[in-house]
Amino acid sequence: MERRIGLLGGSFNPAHRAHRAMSLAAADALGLDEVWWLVSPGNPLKPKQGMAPFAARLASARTMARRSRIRPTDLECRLGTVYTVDTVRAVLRRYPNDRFIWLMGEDTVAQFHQWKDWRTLARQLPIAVMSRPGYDDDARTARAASWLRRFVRPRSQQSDWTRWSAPAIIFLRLPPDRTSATQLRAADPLWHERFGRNTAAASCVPPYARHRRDLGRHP
Ligand SMILES: Nc1ncnc2c1ncn2[C@@H]1O[C@H](COP(=O)(O)OP(=O)(O)OP(=O)(O)O)[C@@H](O)[C@H]1O
Ligand SMILES: O=C(O)c1ccc[n+]([C@@H]2O[C@H](COP(=O)([O-])O)[C@@H](O)[C@H]2O)c1
Repeated sequence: MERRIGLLGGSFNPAHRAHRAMSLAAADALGLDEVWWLVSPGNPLKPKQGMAPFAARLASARTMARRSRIRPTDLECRLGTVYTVDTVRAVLRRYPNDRFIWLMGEDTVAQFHQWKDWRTLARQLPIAVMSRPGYDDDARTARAASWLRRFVRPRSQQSDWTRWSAPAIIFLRLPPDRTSATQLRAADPLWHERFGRNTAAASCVPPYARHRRDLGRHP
């Protein structure tokens, strides 16, 4: 049976309650069966300094997603991808029977024009932008926004997204949550030492990528 799946990419450095709350609220709004958190091996636009080890970030995501429709995944490590356009291309190929929508917070829209082949990405699957307090102006004035604007769908159609042909973008209004990983790191700079220890999470280094074909129904 076709599943409706939201993809939320992130550094998750660490995962926090807003990731969970926004994912579940977006899942309700869009009628999603699952939300896959794609824990990034390394955001190409973020400095490596201050980025906790992949294993700790994945472990924090697993803890935060417990007992929910959210599936934290190391898919990008297994695929060997860091650019979203490449990840999405591979996901669509490997899961042809499911429907996918890209989720991102409003703050991310401001940088979207710097992503590799962002227009190609927008043509691959619909995009749902999750409101984030303090970032609505940034999203409105973002460089990518003027191109994306013509593809905006009204919120009254949000549950019909599987019928849209991409590019299509919807701005979801979700209960606001100001939590950020930056704020959490400032309060607890060594958080990853707790998560990094005693974890079975894989580290994102070769030869791990050798197992990339073995993805299964749940990544
Ligand atoms: N409070 C929030 N409200 C809405 N979206 C959010 C929120 N926090 C994170 N997101 C979204 O979740 C995705 C992953 O976010 P990320 O892991 O970078 O967390 P972050 O809190 O933004 O981290 P940092 O402060 O380190 O930049 C991004 O699309 C981001 O916009
Ligand atoms: O594809 C790109 O060029 C690209 C550039 C910057 C960020 N991204 C993706 O954006 C998502 C959010 O990243 P972050 O670090 O803001 O949580 C994550 O999946 C990154 O891989 C993707």
